[in-house]
Amino acid sequence: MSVELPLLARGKVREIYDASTPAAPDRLLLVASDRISAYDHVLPTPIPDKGRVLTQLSVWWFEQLTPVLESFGASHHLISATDVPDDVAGRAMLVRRLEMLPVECVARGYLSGSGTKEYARTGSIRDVALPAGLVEGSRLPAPVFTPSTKAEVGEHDEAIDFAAVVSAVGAGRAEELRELTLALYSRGAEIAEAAGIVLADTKFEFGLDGDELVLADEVLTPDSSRFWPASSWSPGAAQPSYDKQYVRDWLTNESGWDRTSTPPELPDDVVAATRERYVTAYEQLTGRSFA
Ligand SMILES: N#Cc1c(N)ncnc1-c1cnn(Cc2cccc(F)c2)c1
Repeated sequence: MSVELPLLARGKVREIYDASTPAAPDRLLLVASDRISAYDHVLPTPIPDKGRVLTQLSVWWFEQLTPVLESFGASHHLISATDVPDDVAGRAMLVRRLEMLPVECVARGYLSGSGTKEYARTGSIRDVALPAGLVEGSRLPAPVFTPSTKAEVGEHDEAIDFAAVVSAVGAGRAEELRELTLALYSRGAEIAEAAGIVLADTKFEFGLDGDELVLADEVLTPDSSRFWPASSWSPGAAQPSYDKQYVRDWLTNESGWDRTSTPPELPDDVVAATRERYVTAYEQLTGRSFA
């Protein structure tokens, strides 16, 4: 695959290109690959159609979340998911180039990962006190805004408190980010729940187009969110990942990989089962068949 545009950035599983032209300046192309990462490593075996499924899922979520965005006087950055180069058809989004805000806007509806560790230490998540007795996987009394910094490629995002968001973007914009993040998460969680999926948490990125707040990046995908099968949700232990559990289980229990060396190739059955999870998530959420 070669996109004949200037490459601006390469993430673990995605690339971003300059798609501006004199007639249409300030445009980017976000391209999703079939690469999958696990345990902070990009695995050598691609998952066929992962890039297309997650791109089409973002496109669908942009449609679903537009009423929430409009209620805040905000919008999203998607211009087109069809007006893209042939060799990335279906797995690329033409978007508006924004002035990106330096905050990862994370919303958590359930206790998991770093949130559980913070709660165990402090009885709260950031400045939100939580009731006693919560465990890994517990649903929180209300979704919590847990912002972080945008780490350099390959680094981990760092948790920041609301005051740090205020310092970065100003008080009014910080409050707007928190409220919009929580509203978008709640709408997404409501739609996902109806499809049998627990949206445990998610990360949004926003930018500015002039003074307008704009939802950017990918949205509510299994790469930017924790998706759990609702049927197996059982607080008290790590919840199975909707999309990556086959990969994690094989790497942990079958492959003999030590998690420090180069990860091994995935067996065909794990690849096929993982592809099926992505397709099923898309079809369950959208009610559309994945072509
Ligand atoms: N979305 C968006 C966006 C926008 N609409 N305007 C300006 N900048 C960005 C932008 C810059 N970095 N990223 C993260 C990112 C995404 C995909 C692949 C990568 F390598 C890195 C997003």
